Amino acid sequence: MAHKVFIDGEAGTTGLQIRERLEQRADITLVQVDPARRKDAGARSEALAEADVAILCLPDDAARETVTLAEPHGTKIIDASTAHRVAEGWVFGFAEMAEGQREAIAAAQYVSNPGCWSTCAIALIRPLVGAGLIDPASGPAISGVSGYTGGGKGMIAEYESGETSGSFLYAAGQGHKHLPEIVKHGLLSAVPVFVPSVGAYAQGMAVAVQLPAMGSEGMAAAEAALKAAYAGERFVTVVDASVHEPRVMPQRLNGTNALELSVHGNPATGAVTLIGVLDNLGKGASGAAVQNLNIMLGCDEAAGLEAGTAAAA
Ligand SMILES: NC(=O)C1=CN([C@@H]2O[C@H](COP(=O)(O)OP(=O)(O)OC[C@H]3O[C@@H](n4cnc5c(N)ncnc54)[C@H](OP(=O)(O)O)[C@@H]3O)[C@@H](O)[C@H]2O)C=CC1
Ligand SMILES: CC(=O)N[C@@H](CCC(=O)OP(=O)(O)O)C(=O)O
Repeated sequence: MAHKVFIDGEAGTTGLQIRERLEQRADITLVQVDPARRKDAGARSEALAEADVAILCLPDDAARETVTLAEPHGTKIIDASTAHRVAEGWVFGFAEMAEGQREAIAAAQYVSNPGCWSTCAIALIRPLVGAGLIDPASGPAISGVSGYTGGGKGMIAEYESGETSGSFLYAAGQGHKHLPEIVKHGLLSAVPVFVPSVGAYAQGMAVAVQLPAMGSEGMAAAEAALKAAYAGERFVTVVDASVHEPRVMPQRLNGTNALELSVHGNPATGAVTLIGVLDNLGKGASGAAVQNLNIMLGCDEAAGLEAGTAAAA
């Protein structure tokens, strides 16, 4: 019998992309609410009662409300919002992050989908902290660029209407909402310095972690640690720096659920840059949610998902 899945926030940027990935699947039946009642607690409760799993693609407050509405029904939840990423009782939905994470997701009632920036940052930082190559108290510097779809319907409307046309830095005040999950799941004790940016294009993300004094031995060790951490993974791969030089193209993995990691640097100065590239709407949001759903339902983890480009394979 098909698994019943309710996407709360189905008309939003993340929700639509999840629906596209699920609607062709014979093993899944989508539970839907009348669009006119999509914000109505009663209509959402009925859908939650019918569904085996609900995927929340909502602002944080609405996601918290849905979790409360779902409680009496025992519906499993995958929350794409920021609301539960460091919350007790929630499993962080990044299967490749650590040994046993996939099994924890499979057994979970509540799974929190990681943020797009934090997926890259954690993927790069955590194995290097584990290998003793990043001091957890050092607060590494993180920067990056995202397409404007990362800002949801509001930011898409700004760009499509012409109200905003250029690129910009933001969160320079060091209060970005992904910092708590980067600290917790990156195994850091100090908060990193993080300055993200939005580029004047729709989709795709590149993130850089900067380590000023790692040296060439450190570079080789960093690459080895990343390769060991993601050995055998289909969606998270370590690629040669030459793949991303001289230009790191944030749109390279659009339409896929892939995350590519690479280690760049200058042996003469010892300065190293770790790079992560993904589709902010793929492994950064909707692709990751579908991967988590597959794990929770015991399906093929890659069902409905594209891996990386030929170069990434
Ligand atoms: N875009 C991205 O790259 C990523 C987004 N996320 C997270 O996913 C979540 C959704 O983001 P995104 O898809 O970008 O946002 P959007 O703004 O594109 O979509 C949000 C959707 O939620 C609906 N909604 C708002 N309030 C309610 C409510 N009370 N009840 C039911 N539906 C409601 C909105 O409806 P309406 O349009 O009618 O207002 C809209 O369709 C957010 O928490 C975001 O932080 C996570 C990773 C990446
Ligand atoms: C470009 C842009 O604005 N991006 C969003 C993050 C998108 C994302 O990862 O989503 P969550 O909101 O669920 O964490 C931001 O930086 O706030």
